[in-house]
Amino acid sequence: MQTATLRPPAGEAPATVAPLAVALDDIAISFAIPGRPVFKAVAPTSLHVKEGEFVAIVGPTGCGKSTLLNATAGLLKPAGGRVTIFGEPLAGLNAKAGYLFQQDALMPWKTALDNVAIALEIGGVRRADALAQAQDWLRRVGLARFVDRYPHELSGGQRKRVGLAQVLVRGPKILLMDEPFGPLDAQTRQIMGTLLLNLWAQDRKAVLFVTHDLEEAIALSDRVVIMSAGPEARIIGDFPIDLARPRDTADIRLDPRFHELYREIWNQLKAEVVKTYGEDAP
Ligand SMILES: Nc1ncnc2c1ncn2[C@@H]1O[C@H](COP(=O)(O)OP(=O)(O)OP(=O)(O)O)[C@@H](O)[C@H]1O
Repeated sequence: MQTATLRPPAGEAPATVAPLAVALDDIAISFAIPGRPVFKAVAPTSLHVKEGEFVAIVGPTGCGKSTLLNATAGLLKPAGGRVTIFGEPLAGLNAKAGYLFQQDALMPWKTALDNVAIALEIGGVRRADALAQAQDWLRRVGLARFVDRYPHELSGGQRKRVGLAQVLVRGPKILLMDEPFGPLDAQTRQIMGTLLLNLWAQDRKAVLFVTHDLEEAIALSDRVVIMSAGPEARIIGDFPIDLARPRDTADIRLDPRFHELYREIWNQLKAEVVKTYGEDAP
């Protein structure tokens, strides 16, 4: 594993710098479409995420946000560039990452408890241990009283909580989230955002969070990166979010600094969104 060392001040031992959780370097991603020229979705672009850092990716629809996440998960092999995870080149699936999608991935014939436990059992954990850990995670996401419910007996927000427990129970060091709260109403999204931040504060994972919602991105993140309109999309903006933590994702939207950040980032994002919809877009 490669680690960097910083030159220390005279008389001090060199400090070892932890490897980045995720390093995408000059990543290019293309899709072969039968009978058509190769579609170059993502142009060579780079993104670095430190251990414990929360980074949101925003950009116009179809620009390549999910594609970048899929490359980080090892579900897609880039046509060019390097994906490095905690200092090691990624080969195959990213075993250090947990992936939460917009759509529920719950099995309708299993209870909430079994849906979470199965995530461990398929990895070889004994059923009794898996159930105990699943129970604990369902409590941590606020579902202690709902462990015996089937997915159709839960609300959309509750199903999301089960999905979160299902991913977190496996202890990933990296969390990849693709519009995870997309289908939920605005209030439930904010509640889920605050829950996510509370869990993250207890055990800071590197998070890559894709969203269309710039307010959500600012409320949650340490950094918001912007992708340009595709094809050949790339990262064109990287904004540090200097809002204090802990944050309540509803209250933080009232902070004057939140509004300044929103204006600054939207100025750049708007130009890309307009490109996607054409010059006549409202
Ligand atoms: N398997 C595929 N084959 C061909 N083209 C693809 C494939 N997957 C994605 N694309 C194209 O790559 C581009 C990026 O897609 P992607 O899903 O990453 O965008 P996105 O930014 O996540 O979009 P949205 O915000 O609408 O979810 C799009 O133009 C899409 O049509």
